[in-house]
Amino acid sequence: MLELRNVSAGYETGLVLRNVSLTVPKASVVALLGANGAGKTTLLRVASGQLSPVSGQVRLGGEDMTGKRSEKLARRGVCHVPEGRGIFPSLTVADNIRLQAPPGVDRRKALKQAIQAFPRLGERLEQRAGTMSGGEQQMLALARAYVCEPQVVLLDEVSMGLAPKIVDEIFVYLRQLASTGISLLVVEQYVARALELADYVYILDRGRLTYVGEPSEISEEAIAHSYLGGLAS
Ligand SMILES: Nc1ncnc2c1ncn2[C@@H]1O[C@H](COP(=O)(O)OP(=O)(O)OP(=O)(O)O)[C@@H](O)[C@H]1O
Repeated sequence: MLELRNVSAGYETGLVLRNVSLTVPKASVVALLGANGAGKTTLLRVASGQLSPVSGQVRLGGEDMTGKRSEKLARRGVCHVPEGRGIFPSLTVADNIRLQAPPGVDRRKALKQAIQAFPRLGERLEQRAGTMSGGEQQMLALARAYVCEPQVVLLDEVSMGLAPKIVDEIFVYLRQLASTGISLLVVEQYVARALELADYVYILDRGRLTYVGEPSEISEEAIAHSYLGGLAS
């Protein structure tokens, strides 16, 4: 349903992704792994329309969406939970949730959905988001995935910097989300957990895909090589 076809993309400093093709099928979880700087965040930015590729295509449900703005992709069901959470720390939890709801989605309903998914947020609606714990802030960021009524959610290192117990909780939410038939594209530093969740794995090494397959087929050597390869460069 979400497809990147032969995508090359980067910044004024140079190309980052080179001829990358990746598919997130309906109702599946895809894990995107790779060393720091491999281009994972850049790939998610292309997939959500924040960055236009230099060449190649972004397709959604078979339709060419290349160069379309992120708002348009969001309206079509692409929900991006960015690295660094993307929440507004000085606003209340309730206002953050209302802002997460894209145009056309009822804000009261959004609030209800978020609280249903994360009861802890319901207890803190009037608290400023920036004063919550890291785990609670991450839950607020993840609430976006419930509020936006997405078809596919792009998750950029959502367990970053959190205590193992909270990471466990976050993975329970991701599993729940996936079980509702929503597709996930997950960039994750916890490789073992990502592999447990995923139906398909892609490994990116310095902007090129070096592995595509199912988690059961991947060797630890292949993973280690891609990470060490990236670090050694
Ligand atoms: N806005 C930008 N302008 C210029 N270069 C950028 C920009 N964002 C990222 N880069 C560069 O693009 C390359 C890939 O970065 P990206 O953030 O996509 O990697 P990543 O795999 O997500 O890394 P990490 O795991 O460290 O988050 C890096 O060399 C980075 O410095």
